Amino acid sequence: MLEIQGLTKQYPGESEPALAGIDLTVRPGELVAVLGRSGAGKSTLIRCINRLVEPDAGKVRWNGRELTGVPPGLLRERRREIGMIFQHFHLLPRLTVKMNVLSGRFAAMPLWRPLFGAFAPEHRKAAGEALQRVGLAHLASRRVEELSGGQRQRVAIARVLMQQPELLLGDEPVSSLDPVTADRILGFIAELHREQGLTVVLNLHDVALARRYAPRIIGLSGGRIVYDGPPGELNDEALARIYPPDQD
Ligand SMILES: Nc1ncnc2c1ncn2[C@@H]1O[C@H](COP(=O)(O)OP(=O)(O)OP(=O)(O)O)[C@@H](O)[C@H]1O
Repeated sequence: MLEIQGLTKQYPGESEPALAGIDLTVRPGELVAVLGRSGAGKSTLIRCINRLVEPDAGKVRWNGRELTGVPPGLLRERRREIGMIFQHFHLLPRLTVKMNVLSGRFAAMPLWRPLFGAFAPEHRKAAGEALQRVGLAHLASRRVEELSGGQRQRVAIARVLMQQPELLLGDEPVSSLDPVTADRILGFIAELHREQGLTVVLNLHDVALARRYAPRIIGLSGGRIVYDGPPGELNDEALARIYPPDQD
């Protein structure tokens, strides 16, 4: 279970907080989409969960263990159950697909091993299986820079699978993909969520995609939750709260 209490973040030099006290509980096995206008605080929320962005105040707990306020060593250990995918994939483009996927195990092994390519046979086997799972086994030896955006995101998902996460965070994971590919990638994430009981929290720009794949939608505006419910209740009034018109 993901428990967020009073999460607050104001970036230096900004007049308004990016997060103005978020309280949110995500139950195990839920798939949640976070919607909101540009600047609503979606990325900040996702990134504060695993402290890629350091919140100013509030608590984040994953499976009963605190992520906020713990020292870096302990944070690294607790983050192992939390995978993350990004809009721009965060892969190593000059390395092969397989090396990128294997790098998903970096967190759990001594630093010298990946440096010397000394991956254990079971990790190589797991990488092969993860690539199979995302349908890219045939591209294992290709360099990532030779792949399309959709293929790159599938590599990033395979890398995250190596980590065997229980929670998957996605910071606009389909925003740089064309609509058809975005739909496929989200369908794929939803499948993993169903098959493996993965808890998923993604921020999305596309209301239709959120409606299609997320049984629970969180709407953010001005760093506050202004909607929390199923897609079926996301009516015009709720949408107007999530996407308020400009004041000028
Ligand atoms: N590194 C930063 N430094 C200063 N201000 C920031 C920084 N990152 C975000 N902000 C500000 O915090 C607020 C929330 O930004 P955030 O990126 O979380 O919103 P978002 O909903 O993810 O937007 P988008 O959909 O455009 O990515 C915005 O006002 C933004 O300008």
